[in-house]
Amino acid sequence: MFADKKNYTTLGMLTRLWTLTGKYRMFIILLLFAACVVSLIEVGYLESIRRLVKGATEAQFSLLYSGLIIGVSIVVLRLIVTAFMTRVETLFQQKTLLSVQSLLLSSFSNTETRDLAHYHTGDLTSRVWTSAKEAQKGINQHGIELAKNIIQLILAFAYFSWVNLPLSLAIIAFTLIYPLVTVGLGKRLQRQHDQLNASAASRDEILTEIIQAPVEIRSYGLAGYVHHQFKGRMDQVFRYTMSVSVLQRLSEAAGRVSTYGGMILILYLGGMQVLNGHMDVGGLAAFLVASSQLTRPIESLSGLWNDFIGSASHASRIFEVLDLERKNTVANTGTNTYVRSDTHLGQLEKQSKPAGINVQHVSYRYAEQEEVLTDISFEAKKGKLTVITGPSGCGKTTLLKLIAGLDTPVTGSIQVMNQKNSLKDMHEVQTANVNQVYVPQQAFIFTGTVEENIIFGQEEISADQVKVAAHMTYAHDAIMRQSLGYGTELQPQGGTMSGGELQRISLARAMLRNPDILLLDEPTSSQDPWHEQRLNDLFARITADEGTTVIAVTHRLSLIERADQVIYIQKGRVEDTGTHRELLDRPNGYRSYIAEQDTGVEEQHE
Ligand SMILES: Nc1ncnc2c1ncn2[C@@H]1O[C@H](COP(=O)(O)OP(=O)(O)OP(=O)(O)O)[C@@H](O)[C@H]1O
Repeated sequence: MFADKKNYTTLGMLTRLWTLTGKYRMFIILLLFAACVVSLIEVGYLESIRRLVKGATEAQFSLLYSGLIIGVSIVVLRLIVTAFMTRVETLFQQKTLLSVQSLLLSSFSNTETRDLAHYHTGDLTSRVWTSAKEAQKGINQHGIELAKNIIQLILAFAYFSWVNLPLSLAIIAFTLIYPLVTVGLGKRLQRQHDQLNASAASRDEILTEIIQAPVEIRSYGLAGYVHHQFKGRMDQVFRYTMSVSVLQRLSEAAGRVSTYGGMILILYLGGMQVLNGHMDVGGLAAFLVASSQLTRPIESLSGLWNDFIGSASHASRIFEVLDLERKNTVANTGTNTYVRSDTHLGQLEKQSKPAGINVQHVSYRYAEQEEVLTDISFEAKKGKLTVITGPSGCGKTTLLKLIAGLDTPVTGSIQVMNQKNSLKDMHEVQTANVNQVYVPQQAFIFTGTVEENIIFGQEEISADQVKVAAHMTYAHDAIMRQSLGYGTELQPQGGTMSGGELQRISLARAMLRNPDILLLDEPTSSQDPWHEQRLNDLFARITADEGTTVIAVTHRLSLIERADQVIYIQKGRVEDTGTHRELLDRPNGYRSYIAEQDTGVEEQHE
């Protein structure tokens, strides 16, 4: 199920984030260097203020002029350095963000489907987008800000100590009250941040559903209902946003108290020094005006803590997903020895095709639930059509996904056999360049043209090859009926093509890859009888002529009858194995299962 949520501290979280994007340390060095320059400039700014105020109060024109020249130079320098820093910061932000997002995306593709199935698309999207961005800010924005403030504080303290050490110590001691107050609010703030992120994810979930199902919403008259649901989630987000804002404002207010309190303290202590003749009025005025350069870094250091807490909360959402992948590499004892490749059409020699698949004592369960597959064993021979059938919910799709390597068996093994039809040479098996394709029941269509959907990321594929594949699966005519033929744009919901047509497009995508092993989940479920028979012919042809090993999950009698071997599953166990004819003659419940399929078909036709 979900990855165990590790109890990282805020700093632990940020450290882990830092190690993820460590290859961009060069940017950090540049930014730290720029932060040092900015801090030095700030000291020049202090000196400019001191000269201007002292010059004015003591009527010293030379001080006024020099203060002005220093001030103008500082402003120009500051502009240049700020422009440089902004560029480097933006670049750094982009690079590290992309790096974390790529990690997350690769984690999605390496995480077993059962684990990802617990997450909503909207939630995962917000983790890749919002959380990755906000978490990254912890390092490349707040982290830099932290370093900048520390350097600034050290330099400002050195400068003020030179001007007036006792007053500087007093003001620092007073300002330190602020972080002590705000750190107390930190834990509460972190909890509120976590809840805010969770409620924002739940809002994104419903938003995705509303956008994905406009037809269903209209046809069921659900506009009011979904609006109500959406509003409910928005209200929840609003409540947590409010709590977070209030807590943040509270700590900011504490900062303001310390600023004003600090000024009063300076005026009081400084006034005493003036009366005792240790300081002149001009010096005190200058100290007061410039003192914010000392107190501001301390305040913003504590404010930064709140920002770190926010980033850490987002970082935990990222790590939760990244840990799913890591968890999977250690959780299962079962094995699956496919090595998949991006082999192109025609590149594979026929004789290199693996000899088949051996499923041995496979058991599987989803998370803590009961076993859905128990001790499944069978062999799918090379160049043969194996059909897996059985009542709804018996575990057919689960088994096919295990064979496809999308999940790993809890126990048992699934192995590709080598040419000698033997499993002895495991090294040979494991390094075999197996070209295997899994076609899910629901055609996956992405935004792009029909041609792009068939090519599906392969390189160096010609338009003719795409057409050959579409002809093979009887998708060509339907494609040509579209306004732009193969150039017609499709959407994830399909656009203007029917469910059956999209299914044939997704099968054409598989054919284009000329697979050694073809795994099909209900490949004809959306087809009319004519297309169903043509596709059945195709599956039989590619097994006999091309030597492709086909394993299909189906309830359709027309495909079951053509199978070289039928694996009949009941309640997660192999009840019997043989040809359709053989199974019908045995006392295994298969005959009544098939009779029910027939009745179902007849009822549908009535
Ligand atoms: N992601 C999941 N998490 C938990 N349980 C699941 C998950 N997917 C499937 N199951 C359960 O596993 C069992 C087998 O499901 P599976 O989809 O493999 O059955 P099936 O034989 O393919 O069914 P059908 O013919 O209806 O498609 C079912 O009881 C189902 O509820």
